[in-house]
Amino acid sequence: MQDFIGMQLIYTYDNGWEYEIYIKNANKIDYRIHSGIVGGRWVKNQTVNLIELAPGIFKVVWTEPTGTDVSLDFMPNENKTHGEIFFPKWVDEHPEITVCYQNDYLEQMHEAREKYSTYPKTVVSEFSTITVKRQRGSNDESVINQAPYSGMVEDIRTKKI
Ligand SMILES: C=Cc1ccc(O)c(OC)c1
Repeated sequence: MQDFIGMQLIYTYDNGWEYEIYIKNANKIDYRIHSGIVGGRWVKNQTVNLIELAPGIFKVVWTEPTGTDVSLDFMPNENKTHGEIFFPKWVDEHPEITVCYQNDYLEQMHEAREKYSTYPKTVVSEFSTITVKRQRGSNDESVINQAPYSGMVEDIRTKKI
């Protein structure tokens, strides 16, 4: 567990979506979405349940202010992850509402989840391949501190940022 906490991971789902996560500590993550239906969205300090399922295999689970529920399995030694993502109907219909730095738009997320429909939910179940894996230590606010931009993943890969 101590080597998983502090990891910055970038991974590409088999459907093409590219996500980045920073395991900030035992119950908080920061993340950025580089591509996919909600590419451009980024979030800090999402509270999560983090457990080690078996040696080197980790599950990270949370429910978002949008009503989206997420369960991710990380197999960093195999450079693989698997995600189950449960999107409310409104996120599927109006994904652009969620594309923001969510921490500054919590009120808008709470409004939208009341205003629009939740059901039926869309379940996305996908494997991904980890393309960047760096140990950054815990509680480093500088790892994810700006919006995703085109070319950012390459800048991270080459340690430019
Ligand atoms: C909906 C959020 C979401 C979905 C899949 C992910 O891999 C993720 O990682 C930070 C976040």
